[in-house]
Amino acid sequence: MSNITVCARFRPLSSKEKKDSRDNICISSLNSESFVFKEEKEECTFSFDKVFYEESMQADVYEFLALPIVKDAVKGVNGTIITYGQTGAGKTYSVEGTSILECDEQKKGLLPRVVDGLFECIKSADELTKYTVKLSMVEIYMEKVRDLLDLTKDNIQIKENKMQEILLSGVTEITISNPEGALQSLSTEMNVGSSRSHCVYILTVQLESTTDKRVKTGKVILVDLAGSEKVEKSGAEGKVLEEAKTINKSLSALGNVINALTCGPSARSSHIPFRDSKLTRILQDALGGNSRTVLLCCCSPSPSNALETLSTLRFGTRAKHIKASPLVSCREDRHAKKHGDITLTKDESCDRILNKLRERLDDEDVRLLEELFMLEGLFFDVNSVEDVESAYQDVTSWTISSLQQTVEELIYTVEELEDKNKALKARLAYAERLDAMSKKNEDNAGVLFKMIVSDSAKYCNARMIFGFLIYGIHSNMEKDGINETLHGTQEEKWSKVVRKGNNTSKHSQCPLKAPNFSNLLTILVFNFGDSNSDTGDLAAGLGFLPGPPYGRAYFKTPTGRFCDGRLIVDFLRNPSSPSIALPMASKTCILNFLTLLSIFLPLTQSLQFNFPAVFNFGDSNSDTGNLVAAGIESIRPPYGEIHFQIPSGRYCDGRLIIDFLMDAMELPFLNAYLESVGAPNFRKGCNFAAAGSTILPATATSVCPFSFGIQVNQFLQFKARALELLAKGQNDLAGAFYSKTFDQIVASIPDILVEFETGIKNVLKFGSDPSKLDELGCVSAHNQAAKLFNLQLHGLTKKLQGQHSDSNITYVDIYTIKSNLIANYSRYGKD
Ligand SMILES: Nc1ncnc2c1ncn2[C@@H]1O[C@H](COP(=O)(O)OP(=O)(O)OP(=O)(O)O)[C@@H](O)[C@H]1O
Repeated sequence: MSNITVCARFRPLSSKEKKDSRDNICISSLNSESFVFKEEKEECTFSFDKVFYEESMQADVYEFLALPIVKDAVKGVNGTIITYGQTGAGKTYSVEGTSILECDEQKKGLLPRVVDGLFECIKSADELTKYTVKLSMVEIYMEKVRDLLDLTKDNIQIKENKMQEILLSGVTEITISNPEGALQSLSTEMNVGSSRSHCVYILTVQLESTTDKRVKTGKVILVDLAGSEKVEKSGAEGKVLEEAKTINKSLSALGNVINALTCGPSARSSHIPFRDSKLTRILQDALGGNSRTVLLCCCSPSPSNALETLSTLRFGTRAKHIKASPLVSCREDRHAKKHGDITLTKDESCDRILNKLRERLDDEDVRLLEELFMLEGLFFDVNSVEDVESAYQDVTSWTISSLQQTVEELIYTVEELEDKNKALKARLAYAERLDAMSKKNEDNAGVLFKMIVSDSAKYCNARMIFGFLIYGIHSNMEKDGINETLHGTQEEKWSKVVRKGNNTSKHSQCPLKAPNFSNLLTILVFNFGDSNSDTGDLAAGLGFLPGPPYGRAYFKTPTGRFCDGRLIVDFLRNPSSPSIALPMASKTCILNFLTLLSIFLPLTQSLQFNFPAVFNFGDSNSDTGNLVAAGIESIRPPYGEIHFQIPSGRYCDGRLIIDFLMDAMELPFLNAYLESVGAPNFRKGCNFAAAGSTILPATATSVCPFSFGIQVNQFLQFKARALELLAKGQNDLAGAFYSKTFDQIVASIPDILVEFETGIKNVLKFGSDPSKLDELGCVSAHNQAAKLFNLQLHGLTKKLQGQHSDSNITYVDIYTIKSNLIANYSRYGKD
């Protein structure tokens, strides 16, 4: 008994992975057998028979894991090499190289090397043996075994002979007399094989002794498994989805077989589910003990594939415990049998007759005869009935597992239907509420708007709601012109807007008679951020006010900022004339101001402040009034009273970073996009940031419906309208350009935010648990997530800057600045 040999192979990082992870990898080598796998939270050490790192050569892999098998094959011992791993992990590269036929010597894969090796061994073998090398190639595609050397044989049956060896009934075997011939035949597979199938290459070496006519066979089977696929990650659908599901199912069956084989002697004696898939049935010899077996676990070293790599490595570790016992495969040839004293059983006789017939008749005749024999009860299809007990076991376990699967699917379907039902009911209730309101001619726009926004995430997408708001605004503008300034509370403003916009038929006839946007054509600055520069959006939009003393010290009134005084952005007002900010600052703020000023001075001085207009996206860090303008909640005094004289819509008592930046650029403060109802001036830019917004689309639990994607859409709509006014027809090209760019940005962000989300959840969960806090009393996990986020955000900004040399993208690590403030507060004038 010997263990299965398990090796791990890490391919080099692909160029995309290199860019994404900035050359980071998730493993560090200990030696040629062990390495440390580093995952975000834990590190674990893996040991295999051999580890091939990124720089390893194809020849090293062949010599370690295939050469011993090749040497054994010419002695009549079977050997199997299986490559396992996620899609793109390097399985095909290991088996075939870059191409079977046209491949430089260094990159040649295991298969061509095995062919060469077999002929080398035969050349140097003794002369008393006659060797014949045969080649078969099949693929398992959608649970059918297809003969790659004869595509008409698309459902090859798997059988077992009396030596309990697995046979592929009727598979084409071509005899090859030299390596070149073998490679020529192998290369045909490249044209016909499906990329989503398991490929099985079988090289059979028949050894016939010239003295006693004894015949032995040794097989080398190479299995290039199809890669497992995360369907959610790849977004597969239709036929591709079916293929992926079938692949995953057969790989699960392989996992189950390995589990059953490694569960200790008692479990081993019970059922091993080889028959659950064609793959496991074909590998029955290799895994069950009739073969010397090597498993090559192919992995990507990229942190972005860490989970898949971990699962591959765990699979390999599990497989390591399988015991295999290779047997010399030996049978008497027919001459020997004629003269020998072995009595053949009925089945063996049938086999013998069929083999004879196979030589004389064509395949179809043999198949018909087989069918006839089976009908007559003369011949048993070993694939379906081996013995009553195991057949019964198989049927029972298959029935149980398929019933379990059906139950799971049913539960899932019920859950899905329940969710859909809930959503439909809610939608219906929502429609009824709207209907009731219109019937009663209830024109309370404040109530209506509140309802739409608060229900938005559940019933409609935010864009629809936004469309509604714009519609109201447009209609209003058409009727009254944009110069009308609506007075009163936010609720009253929206009331007017919605009332005027109630007739939807007007929409198409009411192009925006908008303010003069002539200065908006060149868009040079985009800002992204969060509560670090929110001047009031969250409070405005979501109806919760940070309690006193937020903002009192400096502005004497809450401004919507999440800060007692001003935010960093507030201090960026104008580095050359600090006196503008100083008179308003309290003693503490003055100290903060001076410190922060010195931090930002180089940054601000190096900026070229000649931007004609600024467009800002983000959340409460830079929201200058969008959520307030959305009318969900008005911010009560004293937010912003000191500086703005009225609540400014910012979550800050004073100004935000974005305000100071605007000041530094000698531009007016940015007006909130949704504030357009009050005829604000958009000539110098527009602010789309909304407090509480997320980069991922809003969900039922989101605080703010205006996620990043929506903000970008708002911007596109805004720009298209402005361009429409200036030069009809120009906006298509420009609009498409911006849309594409931001889609790409959005597509690259969700992965980063997974980290951040984990951090947030941890804060909510562990915020009060002292063991989860660091020495400063901050939640460690949250801070770790923030650092990770910033690190990757930094990478992303660098990447974007590289791709857009005509833009200036500035990354500010506010976390480090703030944590320094907290850690060293006494240095900054706090007791
Ligand atoms: N060791 C290696 N050295 C250099 N390039 C490699 C190596 N391993 C894989 N590659 C390259 O990585 C890419 C993906 O490899 P490959 O096609 O072998 O993956 P796979 O695991 O077979 O994927 P699938 O399951 O989708 O067939 C290919 O471009 C291949 O050339």
